[in-house]
Amino acid sequence: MLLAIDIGNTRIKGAVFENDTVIESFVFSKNELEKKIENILKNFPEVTHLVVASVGNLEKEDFLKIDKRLKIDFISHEDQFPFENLYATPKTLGIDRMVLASGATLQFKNENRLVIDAGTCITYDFINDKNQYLGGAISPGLRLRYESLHNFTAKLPLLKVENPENFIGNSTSESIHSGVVNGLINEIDGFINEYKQIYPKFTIILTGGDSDFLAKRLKNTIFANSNFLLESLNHLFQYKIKND
Ligand SMILES: Nc1ncnc2c1ncn2[C@@H]1O[C@H](COP(=O)(O)OP(=O)(O)O)[C@@H](O)[C@H]1O
Ligand SMILES: CC(C)(COP(=O)(O)O)[C@@H](O)C(=O)NCCC(=O)O
Ligand SMILES: [K+]
Repeated sequence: MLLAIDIGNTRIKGAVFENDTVIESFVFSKNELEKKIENILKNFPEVTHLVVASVGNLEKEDFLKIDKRLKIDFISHEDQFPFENLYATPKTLGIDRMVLASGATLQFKNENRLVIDAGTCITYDFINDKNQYLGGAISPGLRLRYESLHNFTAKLPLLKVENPENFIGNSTSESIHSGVVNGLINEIDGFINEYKQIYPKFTIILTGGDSDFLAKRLKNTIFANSNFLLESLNHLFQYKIKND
C-alpha cells in the first residue's frame, strides 16, 4: 500500500492507495503532520511507501523522523517525469504542477490536456498531445482574493466564500462576492475559451479545494476531481517504479 501526501500552501492532503483505489483520504494542517502520519500508519500497517509532493513549505528533512520502515519518495525536480518540460525556467516550476502534469500525461494518453488547480492559487497547466509541457498561468485563488481585498484596504470586510445573489452587487458584501466569485468564474471560462481558439480539442481536469464550488458555476461543463493531485502522485510513483 502507498500513502500519498500533497503539501499545498494552505492544507495538507493525503490518501492511502491500494493499486489505483483510494482506501481512505485525509486533510490536515502542517503542525499535525507527524501525529497524523503516525496514526495513518497505525491504522494501515500494510503501507510500505510514502510519496510526497510539497510546494516548498516542507522539506524532505521534515519527514526523516517518520517510521523508519517506510520508504520515502520526496518528488523533486531531479526526478524523471513522463513529459518533456518546455518551461523556460524548469527549476522554478512548482512540484505540484509537475505532479499534475504527470497525472494528466499518464491518465489521458495522446490528448491535449489542460489542468486547472483551484487551491491557494489557481494554476493552469497545458500538456499537448506530444507530451510536451508548455506552461500555463498562476492567479490568486478564491480565498486569497477575499483575503487580499480585506488585507490591502481600509474598509473592506473579510468575508467567507458565498454564492453572489446578483451579478450587479448592490451592497458592499454583494459587490465583493460578485467581484470574487463571478470574477474567478469568468477568468476560468475565459482561459478555457482562449485555449479553444488555439487547440480545437483538449481534456480539462479541474481539481483543488475549490473545484466542486467552481465546477457548478462554470459555463464550460467540467467535472471536478478534487483527488487528482493525489491520484497523480500514485500514477507518478508507479511510473517511476516501471522506469527504474
Ligand atoms: N477547511 C478549509 N480550510 C482552508 N481552505 C478550504 C477549506 N475548505 C475549502 N477550502 C478552500 O480550498 C482552497 C485551498 O485549496 P487546497 O487545494 O487545499 O490548496 P493548497 O493545495 O494550495 O493547499 C481555499 O481557497 C479555500 O477556499
Ligand atoms: C503556483 C504555486 C504557488 C501554487 O501553489 P498551490 O496553490 O498549489 O498551493 C506553486 O505551484 C509554486 O510555488 N510554483 C512555483 C512557480 C511556478 O510554478 O512557476
Ligand atoms: K494550485
